[in-house]
Amino acid sequence: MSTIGIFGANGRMGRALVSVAKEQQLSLTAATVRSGSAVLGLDAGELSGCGAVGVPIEATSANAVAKADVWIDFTMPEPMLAHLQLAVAAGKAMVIGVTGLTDQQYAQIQQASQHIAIVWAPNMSVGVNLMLHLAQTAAKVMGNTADIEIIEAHHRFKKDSPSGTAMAIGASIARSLDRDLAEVAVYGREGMIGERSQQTIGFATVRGGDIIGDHTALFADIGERLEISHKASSRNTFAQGALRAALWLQNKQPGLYTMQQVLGLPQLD
Ligand SMILES: NC(=O)C1=CN([C@@H]2O[C@H](COP(=O)(O)OP(=O)(O)OC[C@H]3O[C@@H](n4cnc5c(N)ncnc54)[C@H](OP(=O)(O)O)[C@@H]3O)[C@@H](O)[C@H]2O)C=CC1
Ligand SMILES: O=C(O)C1=N[C@H](C(=O)O)C[C@H](O)C1
Repeated sequence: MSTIGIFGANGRMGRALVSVAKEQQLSLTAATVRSGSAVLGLDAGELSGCGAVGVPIEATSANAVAKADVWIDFTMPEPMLAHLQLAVAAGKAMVIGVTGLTDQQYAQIQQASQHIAIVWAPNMSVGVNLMLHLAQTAAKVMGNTADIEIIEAHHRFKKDSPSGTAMAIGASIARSLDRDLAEVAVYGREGMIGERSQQTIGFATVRGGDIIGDHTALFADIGERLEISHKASSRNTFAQGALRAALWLQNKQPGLYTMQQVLGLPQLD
């Protein structure tokens, strides 16, 4: 079984990953945070609230990266790219869940995947990855007459908007309808904006409290509407998906893999 390392072990997702790795008796061998962090030296399990796991929190470094076969990153775009360089230099596989990437940052992941095996996905849950298929089916059946809106809600601490998942839902739908998302996306509305164009795909963002992550794809026609909704009730769901991806990566050739592949779902259109 691959040994697992976690970058950003003190984040909301970092702590969930440590806790689920312990619950699943996986081989967690390293957990890192930025240098100077107040949590350096603590046991990663004590920090995450699940009890000791025997892995001390250390500063991210080439030396630390050598301690695990596959690394999981749910930090932020810039630190993630620095971690990616360390993983490439050490020949370690990576699971990346970071969202809010620019096209250029995503291109750096693609480039790194020529050297190491990487799973990147904006949402590691089974339900959302199934939802991407359901949304494509709905788009093919209803998308030429219904108005399509994607609504997402997250906790007050989230930094990027719309969520990476909302963008992935929008991109999947647009691909099914042969539309260019960059041309048809509408991000929020205000003022005398006129009637809605049917070709557009709207995005609405809600931020508040401790909402873990809700997504709805709405297909609104005259006389009926279809809503496909997913609601995450625990971050452990995302952590379970990421750990499943980490184990799946064992012995994989360099390349950029998707959660559809990890979960054995058909590839999206
Ligand atoms: N793909 C998926 O299924 C999911 C993706 N996400 C995504 O994961 C990411 C993290 O989310 P979440 O856990 O809620 O965020 P948090 O803010 O809780 O965690 C982010 C972590 O990144 C670390 N970090 C930030 N800046 C730096 C830096 N410059 N150098 C080193 N470390 C840094 C923070 O360290 P410190 O503690 O020292 O501040 C923190 O531990 C987001 O992009 C989010 O959208 C979230 C859930 C599911
Ligand atoms: O920041 C979060 O919390 C989440 N981010 C991901 C996203 O941007 O889609 C996934 C999940 O909804 C939680």
